[in-house]
Amino acid sequence: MAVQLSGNWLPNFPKIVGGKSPSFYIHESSNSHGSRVEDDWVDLETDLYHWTKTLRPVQWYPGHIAKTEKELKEQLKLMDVVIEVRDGRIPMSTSHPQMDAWLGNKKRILVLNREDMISTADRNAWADYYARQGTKVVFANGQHGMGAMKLGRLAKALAAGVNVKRRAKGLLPRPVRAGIVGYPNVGKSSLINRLLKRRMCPAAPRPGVTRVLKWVRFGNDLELLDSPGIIPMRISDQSSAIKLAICDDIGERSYNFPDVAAILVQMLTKLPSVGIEVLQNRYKIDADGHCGRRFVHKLANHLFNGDDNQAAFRILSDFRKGRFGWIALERPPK
Ligand SMILES: Nc1nc2c(ncn2[C@@H]2O[C@H](COP(=O)(O)OP(=O)(O)OP(=O)(O)O)[C@@H](O)[C@H]2O)c(=O)[nH]1
Repeated sequence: MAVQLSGNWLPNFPKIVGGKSPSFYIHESSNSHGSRVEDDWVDLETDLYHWTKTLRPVQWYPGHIAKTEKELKEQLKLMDVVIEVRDGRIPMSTSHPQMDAWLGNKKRILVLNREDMISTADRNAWADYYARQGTKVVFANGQHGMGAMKLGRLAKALAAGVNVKRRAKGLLPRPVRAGIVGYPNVGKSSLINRLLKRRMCPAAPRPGVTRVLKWVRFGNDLELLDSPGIIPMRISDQSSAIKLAICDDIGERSYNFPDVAAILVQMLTKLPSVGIEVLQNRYKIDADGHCGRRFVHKLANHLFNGDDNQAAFRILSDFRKGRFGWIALERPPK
């Protein structure tokens, strides 16, 4: 379906082609009384694919990441256990395609961080999914520290065999070494700082803050490696690239704010837990949200003297602050 744009005031926005009609989106099911209820989630992946394919590709690979990748591979030998941190709002898009190959059968803990930024339904869906796969997952909040102590305990428990072997050889025990890896800005350094209860690693609300690998000691029996965020040299899935941009997990120079905000508007419009009314009420404009670019431009005219960039920044920043509610942008594959 092509979204036709009309109105003299509109500049030449690209047509957003593809996707299903909005009316197909709400999955309905029957409750025990036979009445129809709305599911809380719709699958947006097909639409996202169509929406993003007309946009300029988003790529971000700053120089320090190649260096980090090389150093991480060297440090891997030293790690008894690897803690892979992902953004709980987009666990699939923050899963590095080469991670499995790098880690082989190394002991591994998966962390879905930013737990405070998703709904209980999102959390349950991911918890069930990983439970079905037999994957151990820890939900964490790097800002407030929830889950950090559990991570420390789990890492020590998983790698306990190291010191059993050392003792058997007559060697003294040594601290367990846990490497913390993951995409930029997912909260790796914050989790370490929370665990240590000290600001040992630089953490800030933008991707690419940690630039060097750094081992830090937690008590007598655990060492943690903080590492700069890694990301593939080429992001082949542009739906993922846009979600990384929406969630502020890649550098902002790599994307066009109005394009990314427009897609966010279209996604939010289709999610029953948000919907167009929430957007219209927040910004006091009456655009319908099925054409995100039109919505962004209308907001620009309404609040920012026609500046689309500022309007787009406002929408993205409102999403990141949870102004539309705390929601994940991905649910597990069925
Ligand atoms: N709301 C919320 N914010 C978080 C959470 N974890 C981290 N943050 C914030 O997210 C921002 C990024 O956190 P960092 O710890 O610097 O992320 P990083 O993965 O080390 O980032 P890089 O240096 O890019 O690799 C900081 O502003 C943190 O305060 C969380 O669970 N919830």
